[in-house]
Amino acid sequence: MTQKIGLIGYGVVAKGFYQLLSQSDLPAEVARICIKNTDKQRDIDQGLFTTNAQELVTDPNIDIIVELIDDAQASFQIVEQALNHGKPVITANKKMIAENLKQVNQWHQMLEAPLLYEASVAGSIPILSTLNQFYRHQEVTQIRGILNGSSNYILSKMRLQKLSMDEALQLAQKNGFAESDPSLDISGKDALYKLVILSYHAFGELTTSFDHIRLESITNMEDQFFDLAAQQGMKIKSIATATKKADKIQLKVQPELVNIEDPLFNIEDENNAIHINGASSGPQLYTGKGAGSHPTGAAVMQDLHLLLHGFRYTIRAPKNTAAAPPIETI
Ligand SMILES: NC(=O)C1=CN([C@@H]2O[C@H](COP(=O)(O)OP(=O)(O)OC[C@H]3O[C@@H](n4cnc5c(N)ncnc54)[C@H](OP(=O)(O)O)[C@@H]3O)[C@@H](O)[C@H]2O)C=CC1
Ligand SMILES: N[C@@H](CC=O)C(=O)O
Repeated sequence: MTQKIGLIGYGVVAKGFYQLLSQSDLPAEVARICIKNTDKQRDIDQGLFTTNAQELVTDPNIDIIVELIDDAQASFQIVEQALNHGKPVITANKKMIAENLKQVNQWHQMLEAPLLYEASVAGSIPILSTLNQFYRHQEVTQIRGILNGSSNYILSKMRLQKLSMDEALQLAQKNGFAESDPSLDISGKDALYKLVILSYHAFGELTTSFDHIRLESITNMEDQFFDLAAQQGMKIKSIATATKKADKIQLKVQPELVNIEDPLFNIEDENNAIHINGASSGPQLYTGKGAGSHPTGAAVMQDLHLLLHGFRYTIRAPKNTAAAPPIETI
């Protein structure tokens, strides 16, 4: 039977998902869409839209909620209500997931309705399902990657086309890569949210405070830095790293100099990459578009496919079940 979807949001990612679903043979269709602003022109049937998320969450005819909005607080409320109503939920909201990891972990443990969020980390790269399936039976010792498409795009444009940071950011916004609050991209906070989610899935780490994690923005990049790096055969990249050392997980996000031997050296523009060290498989590199309408919509499509096939995340036993101490910095 065709599953009815309540879609929350109709922005960059939601439109990408809507278009991909319309072209697919998945037995699912969007029945209603909740948005915020009634004065915006929409490119599809106006009759689908409402501004009342409750209508979708409580509607017995809606089977699945796909939440793709840019407001983490509203996202939390909608996701919680939908799960409590027994509706499976797909979301892309990394801020909401990372800032509420303890609650998310309880949802995974206690609720019948599954919650999937592949699109929240590294756009089109199916990394969470890979961690949950391929890496399920081996220890992961390190994850190192480029997790923010906008900042990588900005660094590429500044280095290759000599654009200013503002010019490059405007292009990232025009392409739908940047967050509504782009300071999240520039500061490294968006990459940190993704690293926290990866760390939860790779190590069972329940990060509840970000205070002591090393976080450095790309704000202070100047032309001469790129030139100096190039003279040494290096590039500057914003790198997120989670390392397991003696059962402690160390997290950091910072601009780093990388050389040609580094697997992240050639990752340009809005592409992301995740380099994983698995105890059995050895190192592996996953790359692909980290932002944008259809690439991210494709990750939402994968979640929908997995949901329809009964998939849910299996989280490694979290080490920190009570109020977790801040993660140690490097
Ligand atoms: N852009 C990207 O490449 C990626 C984005 N994400 C994440 O996906 C989510 C959506 O991002 P994106 O599509 O870029 O955002 P956009 O700004 O393009 O769209 C946001 C949408 O959310 C709607 N909205 C905001 N608040 C509410 C609310 N309270 N109730 C109902 N609707 C609301 C807006 O409504 P209205 O149209 O009326 O303004 C709009 O349709 C974010 O969590 C983002 O971090 C994840 C991966 C990649
Ligand atoms: N703003 C984010 C969008 C995807 O998560 C990014 O640039 O990576």
